[in-house]
Amino acid sequence: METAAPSAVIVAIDGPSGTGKSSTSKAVAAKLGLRYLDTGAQYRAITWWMITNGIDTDDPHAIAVAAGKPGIVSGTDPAAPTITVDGLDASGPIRTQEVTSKVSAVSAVPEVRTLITELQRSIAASAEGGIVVEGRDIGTTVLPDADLKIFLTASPEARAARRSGELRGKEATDLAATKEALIKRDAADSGRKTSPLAKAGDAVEVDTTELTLDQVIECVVTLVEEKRAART
Ligand SMILES: Nc1ncnc2c1ncn2[C@@H]1O[C@H](COP(=O)(O)OP(=O)(O)O)[C@@H](O)[C@H]1O
Ligand SMILES: Nc1ccn([C@@H]2O[C@H](COP(=O)(O)OP(=O)(O)O)[C@@H](O)[C@H]2O)c(=O)n1
Repeated sequence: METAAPSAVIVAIDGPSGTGKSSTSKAVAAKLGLRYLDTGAQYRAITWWMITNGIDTDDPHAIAVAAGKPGIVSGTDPAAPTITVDGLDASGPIRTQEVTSKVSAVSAVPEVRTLITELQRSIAASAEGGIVVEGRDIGTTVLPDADLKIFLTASPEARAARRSGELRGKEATDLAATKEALIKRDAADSGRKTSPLAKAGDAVEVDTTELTLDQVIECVVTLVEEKRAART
């Protein structure tokens, strides 16, 4: 493997839904000149492909057999991240409630995780200036040697309020239903056998419940800068 540039830093940001992973990761990457990878978007993309190709998302065997078929490509510019499936822009369709409700089942299939993990590692290895990678198992499984690992948390109430604020106007939603769906997805993601949502032993935990997004961004930027300074 090639030696990374001295300032190149690999940052893993994990945590459950609505803790601020995507917003924080994008902003930190943009501020520090790093690439950005949303691994949840990749699991959503493969789920969308399964749905549109008539694969039963409750059938792990059918998912495993089809897992290698879609061609998923992630663009890693934090100012304009992209995701395509077989050359088609998937950024809109992967955010529907149908995909959200099925993604945990698809992403629990070991063959799916093996393929997507390989893709994630190759993207991180080719980001010469460094990258922020966000997801559920980045610090534990995908990039266990990351320079900095962050685990974001927040109360279910705060996370549901943030999510329903986002959904309003797009699809019918209410706070209680959003909270219930979110807790159900957390339980599925934390309880699966292969590479569950988990905090790495050496991750820094940041509870974002009472913090503004700007405060979280500043906190992570400071932690990255400290890591960089310690290496020079
Ligand atoms: N600390 C925060 N305070 C208030 N709102 C936040 C905070 N962090 C993120 N948000 C908002 O919450 C929503 C979900 O954030 P997002 O970054 O998508 O979370 P995740 O990637 O962990 O699911 C977004 O609308 C975002 O702007
Ligand atoms: N590294 C990752 C990232 C996401 N996922 C799965 O993908 C789903 C969607 O992730 P996401 O990050 O887009 O979800 P939100 O938190 O943004 O709603 C999660 O609920 C997990 O089932 C995963 O298994 N491993």
